[in-house]
Amino acid sequence: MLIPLVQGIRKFAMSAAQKPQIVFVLGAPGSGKGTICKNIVENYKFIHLSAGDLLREEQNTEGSEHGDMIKEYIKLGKIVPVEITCGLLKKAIEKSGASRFLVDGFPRNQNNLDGWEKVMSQCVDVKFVLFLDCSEEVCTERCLNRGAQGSGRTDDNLDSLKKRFNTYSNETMPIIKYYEGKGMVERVDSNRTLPEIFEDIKKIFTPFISQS
Ligand SMILES: Nc1ncnc2c1ncn2[C@@H]1O[C@H](COP(=O)(O)OP(=O)(O)OP(=O)(O)O)[C@@H](O)[C@H]1O
Ligand SMILES: Nc1ccn([C@H]2C[C@H](O)[C@@H](COP(=O)(O)O)O2)c(=O)n1
Ligand SMILES: [Mg+2]
Repeated sequence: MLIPLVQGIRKFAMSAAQKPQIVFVLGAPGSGKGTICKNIVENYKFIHLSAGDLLREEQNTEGSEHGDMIKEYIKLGKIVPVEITCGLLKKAIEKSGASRFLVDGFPRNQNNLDGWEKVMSQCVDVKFVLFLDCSEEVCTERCLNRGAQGSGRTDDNLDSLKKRFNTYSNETMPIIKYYEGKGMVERVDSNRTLPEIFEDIKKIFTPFISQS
């Protein structure tokens, strides 16, 4: 059975001023989402929630009814149905009780976006999307290096990466464009070195924190 998303929603209802603030972090596989979120957490008061990490954790949880399905989806670079992913995110947000979250790798497709809006739009405040823009060539090299360094990820190989990039171009880019249309995207060129990227991150997050 899928995790019931509406469970506990009343507990989570709060006034606009108290709503947790969300920054979505999107970009191709290997564009640096996890690395840059770690840097943001070190410098600003945010909790980092990676949808991919939550799914991998669920996949490895003994007795999980979704484990086998998640494993198959991840290997094929396909996007897991939102009931599972959004359920995991919602649970983590509620459990943390923090006020600012970086939601990394979500929403990845229209199903993710629809599921999120249905269940979360009343209880959280999505502030903007941090889009880490990086070429496929650079991303592929980074993921293959990560695999060679022992990431243990079943999808850090050329076969899975090709599928993940297809999913990214066909399903995630339209979501980034949707938020662009709403004037909500902060784009950072993440082909560059980490110090260069962090300079841009500072220019985005310092004013955001001081205004919010
Ligand atoms: N700007 C950078 N320059 C060089 N290496 C980088 C840079 N950013 C990230 N890396 C390295 O590239 C690899 C992928 O980075 P990271 O895990 O942060 O990407 P990601 O976007 O979270 O990927 P995924 O979508 O696969 O989870 C890691 O080994 C990381 O150390
Ligand atoms: N919203 C999401 C996020 C991730 N997944 C699955 C499919 C991805 O290829 C995999 C790895 O994610 P990453 O760690 O690269 O962000 O996890 C998903 O189905 N839905
Ligand atoms: Mg990641």
